[in-house]
Amino acid sequence: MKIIRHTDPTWQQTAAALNRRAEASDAVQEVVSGVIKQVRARGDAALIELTEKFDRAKLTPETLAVSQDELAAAWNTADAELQEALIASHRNVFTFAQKSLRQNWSSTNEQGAEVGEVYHPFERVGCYVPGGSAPLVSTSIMTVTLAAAAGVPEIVVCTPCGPDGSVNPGLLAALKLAGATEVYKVGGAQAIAAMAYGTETIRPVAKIFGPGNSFVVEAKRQAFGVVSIDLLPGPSEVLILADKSGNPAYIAADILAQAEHGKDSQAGFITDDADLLNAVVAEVNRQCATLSRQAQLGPVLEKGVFLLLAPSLEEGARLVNVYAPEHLTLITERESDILPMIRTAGAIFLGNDSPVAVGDFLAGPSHTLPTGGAGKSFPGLTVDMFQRRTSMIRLNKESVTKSEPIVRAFAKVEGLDAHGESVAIRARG
Ligand SMILES: NC(=O)c1ccc[n+]([C@@H]2O[C@H](COP(=O)([O-])OP(=O)(O)OC[C@H]3O[C@@H](n4cnc5c(N)ncnc54)[C@H](O)[C@@H]3O)[C@@H](O)[C@H]2O)c1
Ligand SMILES: N[C@H](CO)Cc1c[nH]c[nH+]1
Ligand SMILES: [Zn+2]
Repeated sequence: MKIIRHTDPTWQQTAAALNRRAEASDAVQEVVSGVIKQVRARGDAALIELTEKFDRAKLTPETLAVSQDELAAAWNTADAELQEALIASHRNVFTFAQKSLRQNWSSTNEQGAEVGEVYHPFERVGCYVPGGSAPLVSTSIMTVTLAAAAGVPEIVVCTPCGPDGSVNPGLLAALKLAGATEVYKVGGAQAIAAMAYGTETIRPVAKIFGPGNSFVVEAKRQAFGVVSIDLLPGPSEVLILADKSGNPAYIAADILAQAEHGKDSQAGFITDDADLLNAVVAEVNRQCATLSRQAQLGPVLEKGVFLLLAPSLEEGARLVNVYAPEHLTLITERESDILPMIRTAGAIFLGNDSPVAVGDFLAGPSHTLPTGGAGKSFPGLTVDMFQRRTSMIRLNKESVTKSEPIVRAFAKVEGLDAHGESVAIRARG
């Protein structure tokens, strides 16, 4: 864990280093463009080869897809505890999504033209559900449920399989409940390439959604333009900003929950209270020893965790905006002063009793959120990203006549007289 104190002469430079950009290394960019080229050139054959190389599983064109029967069986054989948890999470996420669906509207502009917006669900979308370091069962709910709530008829899912060629049955059960219509056992950049360009087995989609490791995120970035994408949700991270009211045991537990995501994950803690900082360090060390994922925790605690003592909570809030965390936990007795200052967090968890893990699994907003500083320009996943918007414009004799002089002025300055004439001819009647 890196500890940065504002009494260190260089603390401001170190804090400035928090200003990061979500950008893949040259090596990752190169691997991904190679993978995309292979999938474009050789379709299923490349998917099968790359799955053997990266996931050590031997698939055939016949076993790339998970059948609807397998999905139904996964749901039917899931134990009652898991079924109940999935149903509770799905209900919250579906209800939240329904509230933020965009509605069609129409109105008249100043010249009397009828103008409005119409929304349709995309016909066919692709959701990536990660499965490299852990089967992210909850990500099935946090992506596919939104597609279903928007009314998307064809919801394709790609997720990696294990070396035996199978996908975690709990994850399949979640996909069944959430409404996936096609599921393929393909992970990594090759999955994104397949959904963007299509193969013999996987027909291309219009838009790709969902989180993943740096290969997945870079593949989405490279596929952008061929398809649209939601955002760039990469390795998970949390930043906690707390004053002396913060509970050190809870804060440490949230840091460790984040760190167990493993490779490239980050957790930060900013406070204006030196005693709290020291107590959190002690709690992280104490609680860490009790956890199972030591192989993931160790490297993140060494390189991906920082604790920063700021001169004030206001300075802490400025640093939060510079860092643009995926998740911010804000614990302060002065919430009404500090909360309005926060402008770049993907999701904000308020108070000692709001663990990020409840947002990961249950609360309602999708846990698919911008990482690596991308929160400065991207919001988290919302249901309206599954809706395609079209604008509508209707004029009549009166409104076209009122519009004509304004259009004529634009046509004149742009030197496009046919534009002006196409309006004037109607105004003249
Ligand atoms: N930001 C969010 O909203 C959000 C949500 C959930 C998960 N996540 C993040 O998603 C990530 C999931 O990562 P993961 O690795 O566990 O699963 P993943 O499914 O994203 O990646 C696994 C795939 O990566 C490919 N791969 C692995 N090593 C490779 C290599 N050297 N070269 C080329 N391809 C390679 C393999 O094909 C494998 O199938 C985690 O970092 C997690 O924090 C983020
Ligand atoms: N924290 C991850 C990114 O928001 C989501 C997740 C899934 N499972 C556990 N956590
Ligand atoms: Zn998590």
